[in-house]
Amino acid sequence: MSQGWGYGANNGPNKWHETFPIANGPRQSPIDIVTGEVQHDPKLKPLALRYDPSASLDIINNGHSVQVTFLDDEDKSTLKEGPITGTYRLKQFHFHWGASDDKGSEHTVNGKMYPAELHLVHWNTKYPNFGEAASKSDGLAVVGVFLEGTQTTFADFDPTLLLPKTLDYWTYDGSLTTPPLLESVTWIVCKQSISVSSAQMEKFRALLFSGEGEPECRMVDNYRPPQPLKDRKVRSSSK
Ligand SMILES: CCCSc1c(F)c(F)c(S(=O)(=O)NC)c(F)c1F
Ligand SMILES: [Zn+2]
Repeated sequence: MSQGWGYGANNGPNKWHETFPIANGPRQSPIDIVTGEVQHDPKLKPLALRYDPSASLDIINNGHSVQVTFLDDEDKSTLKEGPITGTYRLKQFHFHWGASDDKGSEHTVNGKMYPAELHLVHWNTKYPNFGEAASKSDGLAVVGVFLEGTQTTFADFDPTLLLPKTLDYWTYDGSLTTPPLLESVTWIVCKQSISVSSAQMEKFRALLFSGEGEPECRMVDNYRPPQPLKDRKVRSSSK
């Protein structure tokens, strides 16, 4: 992979292992969630999500996705309970999507892909900062939410408004889905999707991978396909 990682034929997910051998590790993400094989765990608690929109800092095209970054120097926007212990702080949220509505999500459910997937990235405050947490097996917790096509308005980036009405979830031990593919993520994938209009999907698809002065390359299909489950179980917060 001569240039940096990306989603093209020469630097995409099938090439990442050349620079990041952990790509073939034991707890890679995303995965296909096979609903007939998940285990309901009655000990799993409801998610305690508390987001403060005033903590949002900026929205950027980071070359791989569109990302909203949050101030994380205090417990303003946090995730507690659910499958985790302690307090995790919201660092950023971003999306993955497809060139058409038949693909785009990273996780799949019984092989079904959604048009897009929202990732709310949180880090464990038992560590001093995000960078330290990202290298620890219990360092990150990412809430994944599927986006499904329908007519709706798009919230003003208050992450709470981007969450589904019910927060039943699947959870498993996984990784970042982009390099460096660190195996430090407790995944929490919401069962219920949120609505997104085709006009909003077209706004995602109008973004560019390319920078100014470069040949235009639309930012689409910025998702990694499902990885082997290997020796892992997926637990469910509800029957
Ligand atoms: C060194 C990481 C920078 S923050 C970040 C990110 F930018 C990202 F894209 C994903 S992801 O793997 O794509 N989605 C879960 C993450 F998990 C992250 F934590
Ligand atoms: Zn992501």
